[in-house]
Amino acid sequence: MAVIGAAGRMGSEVCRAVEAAADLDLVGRFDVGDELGDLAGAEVAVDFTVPDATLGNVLHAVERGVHVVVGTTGWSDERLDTVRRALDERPGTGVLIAPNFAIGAVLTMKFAAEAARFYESVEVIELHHPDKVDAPSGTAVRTAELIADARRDAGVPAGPDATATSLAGARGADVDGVPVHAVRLRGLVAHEEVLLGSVGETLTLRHDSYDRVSFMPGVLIGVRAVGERPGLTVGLEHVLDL
Ligand SMILES: NC(=O)C1=CN([C@@H]2O[C@H](COP(=O)(O)OP(=O)(O)OC[C@H]3O[C@@H](n4cnc5c(N)ncnc54)[C@H](OP(=O)(O)O)[C@@H]3O)[C@@H](O)[C@H]2O)C=CC1
Ligand SMILES: O=C(O)C1=N[C@H](C(=O)O)C[C@H](O)C1
Repeated sequence: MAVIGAAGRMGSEVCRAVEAAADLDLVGRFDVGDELGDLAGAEVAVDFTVPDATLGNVLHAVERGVHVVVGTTGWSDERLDTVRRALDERPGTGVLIAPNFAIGAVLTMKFAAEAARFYESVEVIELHHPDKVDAPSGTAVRTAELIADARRDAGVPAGPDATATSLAGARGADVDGVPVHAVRLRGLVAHEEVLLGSVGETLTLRHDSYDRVSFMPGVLIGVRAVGERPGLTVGLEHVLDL
């Protein structure tokens, strides 16, 4: 196993988790400025870097037949297609990209998609530490997309909203018709709320990661599974059979 972004908040936690796992060997740690080379001979690389670097790292690994587990956010459909094309040249190699490896966050996305068709209104609030460089979070974007898909499939119209005038940003970002609000606050790690409402009731789904260890079981599940899943998998839910 090799870790790219090994000096970062997540990468260092992944290194600790791999070192504590009896069935995994940490053979390489790479961070900004390091030559990836043959990735120290690793069979699987884990990438927790920055949106601008992750695609290049993934392509580097795939070209060498190294499976990759990616937690870095900021993936567009176009970038995912680039990975798919690279994987076509390397049948047998697997890439797993997941915006969130915390089991509870994956379940929240699933539950939100289940609930979405039953409510008139739905909004997403994500809350993170202030050192995070992207907003809204990859998890919130994915959550909103899953909600929007479910509502489209069920023919649910857009949520009611009489706002006629507002300060820019007051109603959040529009992700596929779902308002997404981002909070940055010292003391937080990674948190998400999905608010659903109809006349006379609301449902609130909330997930809290208080510590980055919360992502490690999911990352290790991904590392152990990725070699058995050739091609591109987007979302840990597929590995968990949800
Ligand atoms: N999927 C999930 O479950 C989770 C995903 N994330 C995502 O993971 C990513 C990383 O988060 P986090 O660990 O908090 O961020 P950090 O900034 O703490 O870590 C990123 C690390 O990558 C390094 N880096 C930057 N560019 C490169 C490069 N080209 N090659 C190798 N290393 C590089 C950075 O170095 P330097 O600081 O010197 O630039 C830094 O050490 C983010 O996109 C975040 O959203 C976070 C938590 C959970
Ligand atoms: O940067 C973070 O911290 C996190 N990033 C991921 C995201 O953008 O969704 C996952 C989690 O929210 C923590």
